[in-house]
Amino acid sequence: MSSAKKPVCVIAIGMAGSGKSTFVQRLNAHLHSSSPPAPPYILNLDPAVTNLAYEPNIDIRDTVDYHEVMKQYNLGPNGGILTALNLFTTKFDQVLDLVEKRAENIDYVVIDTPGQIEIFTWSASGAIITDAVASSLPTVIAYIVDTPRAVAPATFMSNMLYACSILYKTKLPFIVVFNKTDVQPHAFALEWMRDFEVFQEALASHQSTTDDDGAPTYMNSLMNSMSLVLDEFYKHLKSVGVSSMTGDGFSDFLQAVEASREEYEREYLPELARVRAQREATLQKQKEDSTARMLADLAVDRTSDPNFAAQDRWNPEEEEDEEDDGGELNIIDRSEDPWPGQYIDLTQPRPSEPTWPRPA
Ligand SMILES: Nc1nc2c(ncn2[C@@H]2O[C@H](COP(=O)(O)OP(=O)(O)OP(=O)(O)O)[C@@H](O)[C@H]2O)c(=O)[nH]1
Repeated sequence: MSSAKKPVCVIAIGMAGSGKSTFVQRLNAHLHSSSPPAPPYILNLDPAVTNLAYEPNIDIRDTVDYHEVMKQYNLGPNGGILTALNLFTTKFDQVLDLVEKRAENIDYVVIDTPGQIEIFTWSASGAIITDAVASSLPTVIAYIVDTPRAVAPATFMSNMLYACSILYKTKLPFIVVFNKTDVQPHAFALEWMRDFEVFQEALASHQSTTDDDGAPTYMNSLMNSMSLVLDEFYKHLKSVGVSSMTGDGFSDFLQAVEASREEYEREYLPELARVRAQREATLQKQKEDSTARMLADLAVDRTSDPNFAAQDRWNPEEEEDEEDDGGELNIIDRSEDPWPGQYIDLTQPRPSEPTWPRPA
């Protein structure tokens, strides 16, 4: 299938309370009411959320019980969320299969991520999920910003530095979504992003820029340098203002998504192909090296032991039976089922699995 026919995957990431879930709910409503309606396929990856204002097609909570995970592994809330996400990621191939089956009939796949941003952006599972999705579908990061909280220049800059780290980590098309514009319009943020001198003035007006001797403070110099770094970063992203409460700005957001699809095809896909080709070449080289080493060892064995050739036969009975029993655990697709699917407790050890002794 050509990528032009594939749905676009929107991954909603943002600080706790920035409005990710409300944003996903509003995007869902907007797409349902568009003409023609384009209902998205939604994945909820937050195992700790209690109420969702939308019906996800795949919900991590159907597969992993986060409270059980905390109990079983003796973890706190964040450790529990991270471990639940790790367990779910082991079955992410099933999720991709389900999405792939629906791909022809949907235009958008939307992923809602856990409340604590670092659980997704700084974990192996988050990276695995992002890479897996991005290697099969055009993917865009929607970085949700709590606009009323970002009016303080230092908070705005911290938020943007975090966004910058995600952009450079994922290298995916990136949309900064200034949310809650019903409370605080985002014009100030656009101005700060367009002209770093205006931002530096705003920084200076919020804190003292010189010490008692009249020299610039360390913080002032640091922030000024960082604003220059960010100036470069702003050139690589799109930004829109939305209100997930009123629905304002969602058409602009979808336009930015469409532009991101083109950017994905123009920039991300060729880079992905290059990295894949490089990895395959490295693997091929490693395979050839180990085959050459093995053949050299065999040649030495044959010369040192004349009976070696007779023992050097494949005995099928000695082969271990390594059948994959992973079919027991299934991801549930609730698209056609109004009721939650069968609950599977991933934290219970399966009978065939060894129980490891705890370290003393
Ligand atoms: N006024 C206003 N409030 C909003 C908007 N979007 C979200 N909120 C509110 O912001 C709060 C947090 O929203 P959530 O959608 O729960 O945010 P979240 O990022 O998913 O939160 P966690 O997953 O718990 O980190 C809620 O009280 C929402 O009602 C918006 O556009 N305008």
